[in-house]
Amino acid sequence: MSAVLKPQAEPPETLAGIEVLGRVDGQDALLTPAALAFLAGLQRRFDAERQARLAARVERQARFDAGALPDFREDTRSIREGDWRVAPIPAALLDRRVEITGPVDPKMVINALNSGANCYMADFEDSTAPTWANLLEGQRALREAVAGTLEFDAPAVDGKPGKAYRLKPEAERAVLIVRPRGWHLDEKHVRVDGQRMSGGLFDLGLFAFHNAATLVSKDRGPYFYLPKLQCMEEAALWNAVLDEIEVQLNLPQGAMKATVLIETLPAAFEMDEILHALRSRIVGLNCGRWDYIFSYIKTLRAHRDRVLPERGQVTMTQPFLRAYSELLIKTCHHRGAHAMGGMAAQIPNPRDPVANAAALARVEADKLREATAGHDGTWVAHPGLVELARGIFDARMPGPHQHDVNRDDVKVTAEDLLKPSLGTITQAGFYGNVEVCVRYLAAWLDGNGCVPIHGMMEDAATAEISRAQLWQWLHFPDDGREPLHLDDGTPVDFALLERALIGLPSKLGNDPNVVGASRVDAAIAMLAELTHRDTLAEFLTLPAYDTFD
Ligand SMILES: CC(=O)SCCNC(=O)CCNC(=O)[C@H](O)C(C)(C)COP(=O)(O)OP(=O)(O)OC[C@H]1O[C@@H](n2cnc3c(N)ncnc32)[C@H](O)[C@@H]1OP(=O)(O)O
Ligand SMILES: O=CC(=O)O
Ligand SMILES: [Mg+2]
Repeated sequence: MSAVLKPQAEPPETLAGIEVLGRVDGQDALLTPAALAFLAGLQRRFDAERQARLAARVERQARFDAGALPDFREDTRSIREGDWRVAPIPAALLDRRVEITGPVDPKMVINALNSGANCYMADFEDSTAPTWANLLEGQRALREAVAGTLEFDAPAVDGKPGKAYRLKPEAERAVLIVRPRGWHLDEKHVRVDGQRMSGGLFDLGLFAFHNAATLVSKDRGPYFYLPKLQCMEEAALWNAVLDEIEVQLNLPQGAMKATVLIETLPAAFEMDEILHALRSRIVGLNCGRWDYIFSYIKTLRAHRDRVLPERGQVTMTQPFLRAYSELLIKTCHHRGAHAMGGMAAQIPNPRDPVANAAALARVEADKLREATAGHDGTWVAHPGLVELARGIFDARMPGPHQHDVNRDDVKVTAEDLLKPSLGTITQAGFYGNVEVCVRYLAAWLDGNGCVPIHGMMEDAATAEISRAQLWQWLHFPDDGREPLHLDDGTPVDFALLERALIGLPSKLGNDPNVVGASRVDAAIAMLAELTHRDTLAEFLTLPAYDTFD
């Protein structure tokens, strides 16, 4: 087993305009001079376009804040109406009925690869807090997993025996798909010509540099999930990056495959366009429903008629979510691509049989809806859910996928994708959002990007729903009108927020199940700052990342 990566106090290194500001044991094996030169090349070539795309997001949002609504693009009508298909799907990605997702620490990587799922989405995004140590440990774990040498020995703790984690033989392992960070995130530990490098280029580039050739030489390849895109130009940027990497690393053209998460509201209006921009390498689209809900709130934050009810009422049967998932299936199948389902956030709870049965029933209903609607596969958050999801897809999907389900019955308009939702905001819903934000932020600040809270998986996407809702609900009086009210008539105002926060430090600070309990005060301060801001912060991970060394 490799040395554990732990932070060290060492001065930054410099290599021809490249500064590496972080220092952990074992990083030199990953950040070799050749790897750094390769990363710097990507940054120099593509960062200007990344910055232009990020600026375009700000302009787009300003139009929505001024009252415009998202719509299908007129200038890309020929792409939507044209007759084209994506490149053939490689054998290793033909059957993706169950995909497990999770962070990239060595134990999780081994458990996920051994879980029996068809694919494992190794996540540097929603479920990873990108501390320098987490990132490099994740890269190290994935590199050793690709090589087949990854091992992890958990020591005995508090009377619990130690455990040796070993990979199953390769043919029995899930196919690896890596999700780099989105375009919005920087990697502050690597500076190129004085600028922070793109987090996504760092994650994807470093993984490709060390593993792409090995993967191409097997019957599995360098496969990626691309998160949080808003439009086809952002997809085209990834395509250019992947083209360039293939040239630099002498890989066959199109060897690097991509699946794109449709998890922003603007992207739902450009599904065809995104498939088209990546058509020589795209394998499918995925319903990243949690970020999608967050994005719906964020995009339409100024539209009082489209405020969502409390989080628990925003299920996939809400018309705007149903329209999005059905449009995704229809679009993908029309183009020969997989239409992947999303994540049910409930996780098993073996300590409480009643709660466990309820959680499994929710997951089962969700997977049944997806398989019946025509999805070609789905996500699970936990190994204990793999067999449940597999059974549902096996019963309804005899072949490796169901592209023949064309869903020509689906006619989705812009208004369907934007449809206002019915529902309420209760005190429990408001207080629940506050608790999730505080607990998730505390965990994240402590270096943990995914935690169980009240039987649910919470990550950067689910927590963002809570955070964006609180901001939106609290800021409606800013438009000069009445505040929103809870279903019992209580005004939704900062006094209510104070009441929800007041007991949390003592309640959470002393609870052994709270991950990052020592950060609760910092999390409360950050939530208060985020909710009081005049403008909804783009992502909570941006200010939270600034707190990392
Ligand atoms: C919105 C989105 O972006 S979804 C995608 C991003 N989110 C995710 O991927 C969520 C991934 N899931 C997780 O991280 C975890 O399941 C959590 C944090 C929610 C719960 O984890 P735990 O509290 O460890 O769960 P639990 O104790 O039940 O785990 C039992 C075993 O399963 C393992 N396990 C749990 N989830 C996973 C997973 N996703 N991948 C691999 N192994 C897992 C645990 O490591 C543990 O292993 P062990 O018995 O060898 O110690
Ligand atoms: O990344 C997935 C999501 O639901 O968000
Ligand atoms: Mg997401």
